[in-house]
Amino acid sequence: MDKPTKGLADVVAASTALSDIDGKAGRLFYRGYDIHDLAGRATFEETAHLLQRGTLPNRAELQAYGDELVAGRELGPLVSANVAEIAEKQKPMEALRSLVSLASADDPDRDSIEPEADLRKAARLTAQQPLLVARYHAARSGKGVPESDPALSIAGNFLHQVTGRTPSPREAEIFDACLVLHADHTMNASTFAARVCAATLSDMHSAIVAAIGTLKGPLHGGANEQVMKTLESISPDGVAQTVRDKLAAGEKIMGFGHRVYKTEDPRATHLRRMSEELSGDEPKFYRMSKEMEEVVFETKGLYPNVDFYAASVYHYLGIPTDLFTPVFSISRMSGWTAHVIEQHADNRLIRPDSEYIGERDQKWKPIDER
Ligand SMILES: CC(=O)SCCNC(=O)CCNC(=O)[C@H](O)C(C)(C)COP(=O)(O)OP(=O)(O)OC[C@H]1O[C@@H](n2cnc3c(N)ncnc32)[C@H](O)[C@@H]1OP(=O)(O)O
Ligand SMILES: O=C([O-])CC(=O)C(=O)O
Repeated sequence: MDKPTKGLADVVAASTALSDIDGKAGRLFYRGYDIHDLAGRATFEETAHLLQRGTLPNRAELQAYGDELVAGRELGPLVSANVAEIAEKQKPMEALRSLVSLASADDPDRDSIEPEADLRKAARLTAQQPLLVARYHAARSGKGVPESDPALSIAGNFLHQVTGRTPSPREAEIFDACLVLHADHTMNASTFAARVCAATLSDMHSAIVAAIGTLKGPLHGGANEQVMKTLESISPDGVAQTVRDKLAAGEKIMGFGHRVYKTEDPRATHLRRMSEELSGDEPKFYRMSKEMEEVVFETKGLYPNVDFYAASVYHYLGIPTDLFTPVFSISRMSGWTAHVIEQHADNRLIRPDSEYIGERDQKWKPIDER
């Protein structure tokens, strides 16, 4: 039997037409479109259509899909009845895991895995996720959520609902591009989790719950929140020393390193620029991030990943730090759901093997002899 590859590094676990990475060149493509061509040009709604429905939409398609997304901006009775108690007891990613699970009971397509049902659920989940985050945040803050504005995009409406103020057009544009940049990323851990679940012919909500639980960890989506906490915990004069000390102590610096990219993550290029642009009157976190980047590269040769500059960008946009990973899930919902659709369309159970390393030939002893 073959030795397992720890962490399944370089193991091809699925075929996909959704996204592709060239880790050496630092390039990312969604259905053949370079991320550099999409970011800042395609809206998140167009990107979600590309992933879930296969093409960049024409005007009529975008109108129809956009209408579906706006109609999906509502929460069912079970979710609405429980959001306050969940907000009291659970942290944001735990809460989202619970709320998405409850949302399946409110969904008219429930556990159907028919292709049309999957498409409808993909749109509804994409529309609901920002609202779930906003409702959660409002419930724990003891405030109401501003009404959804159908004239606003997913990005603009989310910023409006979470910060309580209408974002400037440029802020909405930047946040929209952030959602585009985070939408899909080949066989990352949360997408893999979703596909494993979907491959048992389980339903889309179950697969998404698995994905949310997987995104939550600090080695994956949870890193963006940790980056902000690191920036907030260091004095601006002590960046280089703190980073060197942490590395010398064998600690990982959150927001750096990547399983696939051996050079700069192309998403980080955009996020760095956005962070600089938004840093205006509060340059501290952008400057500290730049310095951290330089020291980590000098000391360890590691590049920032998508989570690194996303942290200061979200901070500058007024998003509370513990909602950074939920924001990631708002975007990645478009990719996860597209992967579930793809998995259901051409399925085989995902069931790898394992290498047994435990005891053998144990002799049974009755309980009193153990
Ligand atoms: C959206 C995303 O999921 S992007 C990733 C978000 N996660 C993070 O930012 C957390 C920090 N980064 C990491 O933990 C890793 O780089 C991962 C999880 C992203 C990739 O992990 P792997 O491919 O398994 O690499 P692994 O953790 O084995 O690291 C390889 C080597 O680089 C070092 N390394 C990797 N990342 C870092 C880091 N951020 N800080 C310090 N050292 C690091 C490891 O210590 C290891 O060194 P060693 O060979 O001397 O033991
Ligand atoms: O691909 C990965 O392993 C992690 C990542 O960058 C992502 O999910 O966006």
